[in-house]
Amino acid sequence: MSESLQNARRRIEELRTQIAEYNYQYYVQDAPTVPDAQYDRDMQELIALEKAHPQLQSASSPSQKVGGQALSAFEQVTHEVPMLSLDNAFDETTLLAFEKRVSDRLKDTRVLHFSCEPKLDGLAVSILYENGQLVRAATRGDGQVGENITANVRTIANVPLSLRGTNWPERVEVRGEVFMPKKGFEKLNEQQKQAGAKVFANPRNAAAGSLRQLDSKITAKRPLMFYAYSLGLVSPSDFSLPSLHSQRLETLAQWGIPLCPDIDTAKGAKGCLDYYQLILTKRDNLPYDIDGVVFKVNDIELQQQLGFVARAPRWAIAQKFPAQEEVTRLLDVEFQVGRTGAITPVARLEPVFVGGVTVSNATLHNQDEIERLGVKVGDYVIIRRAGDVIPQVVSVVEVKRNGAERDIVFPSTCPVCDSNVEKLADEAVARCTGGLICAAQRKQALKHFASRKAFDIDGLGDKLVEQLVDADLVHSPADFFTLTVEALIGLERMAEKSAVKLLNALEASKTTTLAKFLYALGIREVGEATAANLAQHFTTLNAIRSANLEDLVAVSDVGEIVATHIHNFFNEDHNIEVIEALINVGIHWPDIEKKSAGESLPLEGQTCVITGTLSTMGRSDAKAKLQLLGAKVAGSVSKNTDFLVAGEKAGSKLTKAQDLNVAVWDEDALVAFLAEHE
Ligand SMILES: NC(=O)c1ccc[n+]([C@@H]2O[C@H](COP(=O)([O-])OP(=O)(O)OC[C@H]3O[C@@H](n4cnc5c(N)ncnc54)[C@H](O)[C@@H]3O)[C@@H](O)[C@H]2O)c1
Ligand SMILES: [Zn+2]
Repeated sequence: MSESLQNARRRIEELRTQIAEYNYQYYVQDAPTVPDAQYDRDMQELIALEKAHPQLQSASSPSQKVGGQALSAFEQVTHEVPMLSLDNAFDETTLLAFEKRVSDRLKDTRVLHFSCEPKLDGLAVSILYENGQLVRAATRGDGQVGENITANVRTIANVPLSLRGTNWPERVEVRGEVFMPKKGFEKLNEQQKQAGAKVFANPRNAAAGSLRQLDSKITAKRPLMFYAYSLGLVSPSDFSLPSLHSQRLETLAQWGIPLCPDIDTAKGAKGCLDYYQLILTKRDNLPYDIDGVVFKVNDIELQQQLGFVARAPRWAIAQKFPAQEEVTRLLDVEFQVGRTGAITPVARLEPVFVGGVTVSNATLHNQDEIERLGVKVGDYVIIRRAGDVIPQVVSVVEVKRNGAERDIVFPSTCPVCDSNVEKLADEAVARCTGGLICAAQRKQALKHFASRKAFDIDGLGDKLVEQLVDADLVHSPADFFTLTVEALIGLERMAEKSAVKLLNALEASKTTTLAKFLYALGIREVGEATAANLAQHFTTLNAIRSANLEDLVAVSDVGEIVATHIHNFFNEDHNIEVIEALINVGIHWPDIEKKSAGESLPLEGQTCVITGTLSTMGRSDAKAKLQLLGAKVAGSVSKNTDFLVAGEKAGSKLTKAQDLNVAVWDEDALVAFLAEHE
């Protein structure tokens, strides 16, 4: 045996063993270990080697068989008409070669007509109807013997249990794909995550795992759907059916069988390529996952002349889309700090072509996700990039581990500003507590500081804040107050007049209130109302700074989480420096008179609802002001509502309030009440 033949034999053996293992994981365990793209490459390599060395061909090679195997846990079903697989095309040339092969074999030069169908990514199912009633459903299995999954298929909402009309064969087998629509898949995974149960890698897996359940009650809860794409057994065999495949699909539709709405017909390989392009552009917006399109010679008589090879019909081909999942190596993990301080682990990858682009980063979301995936630095991972969605790490290829992989360590301090990282027990996201001093959060924090409900600095909008930060003029809020006319007029579109105006506005804003000051600091989850409650409760900044958690939760509206945020904020030296710098540039506020214990707020114990558009203030303003006066602000009107504030264009809430005889305040009444109690 020549050396090259020996090498080919060795490689063929290797590939056959490998593919058999992939098949087992994919078809039997419903848990693939490699992306389809890797599987397809190995399979194509095997096919090419076997073609080049015909003496090494074997009927037991995975290239000659329909993958899959019936689980013994299910009753077995022998298919009267075998359920085959499809040949694959990965490019235009292969598709043109397919057309030529078909024409040559038919010895017919006329243009061929094709049925064009999205290749749904689920699993093939055969459903048998006898006298119009669903009597049996089976998986494809190895093509000859499948699994009896009747009870499970009966739970799929769009599978009819009986056929419509009366004009159907006595026994007829409908074949099609059971799949899980994208939305349902996302929802299911969300539920699984929450329940701490297994998360499915992709919709195909979820569909297979859901359908091959021994308990059909579980299947019933899964959002599965079925679309038919062909007929299997028809008995009596002389039952009159249309002569074109596309018309037969129409017949199925008349019997009440669901079809994929994106099926079409085309003339010649050229028409097929147009269809391919069309579906490719629609792919991301389709409600179901597809991995390509299928072209079938439309004339049934021609199909019969063409016949089959071992594992697939000669009259059909699946043209695959570019893979959305690929395998690559995770080289490192970096931690990015977002505008709000959220710390996101980002996987640095060995660049890989997936979803039509070269990907070298993928998000790992948060620590929980890293733990769920069990991923380590150095691992081979499956990356998914579908549409414009940020690339995701789907799973780890554990069989490729060599022991040199390292655990991913989450930083305890911010990689940008070195402040402590805060992660609350019931939150997935870890955050930098650096707030005002963290460069990553600076722009956001400064915009918030200058905003209307905070320091309310006239002329200091978001754009200008960005300019000031980019020009290195402002790093922390106190820097606003040391700006000079000279520095400002160096900025684009800033004339002396507006610079002077801005400095005046800054000067005026130095007189503020403790509530506004607290709000401006941008402490997490401390909104206007909470800031006001804190000010009212503690009356001085020092008292708030030295408050412990217990003191803080005593404030109305402050729960444990908010208390923790406040406490952590004031425990950060950087933040104290920011506060002191502000006081040093002259920020001040009037003392607060503490309400005596007996004195109650004017709206204490009252519940109100706000609806419609207010012209003098926003709804959130009104809400905060009413809360400060002691009112509870609810979202809907009920018999417990004391009064409704109704602005312009108030709708159903107003009607309901009137029905329930609830007092209604118009905007004037609200403004008057607020003025009276200022
Ligand atoms: N990742 C892995 O480990 C792994 C392992 C095995 C198989 N696979 C994937 O599965 C493929 C092989 O599986 P296969 O044998 O089921 O072949 P296939 O998926 O390439 O094609 C045949 C199947 O297509 C489906 N199909 C969808 N729409 C159809 C339509 N309109 N008309 C006809 N059939 C339609 C049917 O289920 C049919 O059985 C591989 O190419 C690979 O992508 C992956
Ligand atoms: Zn930081």
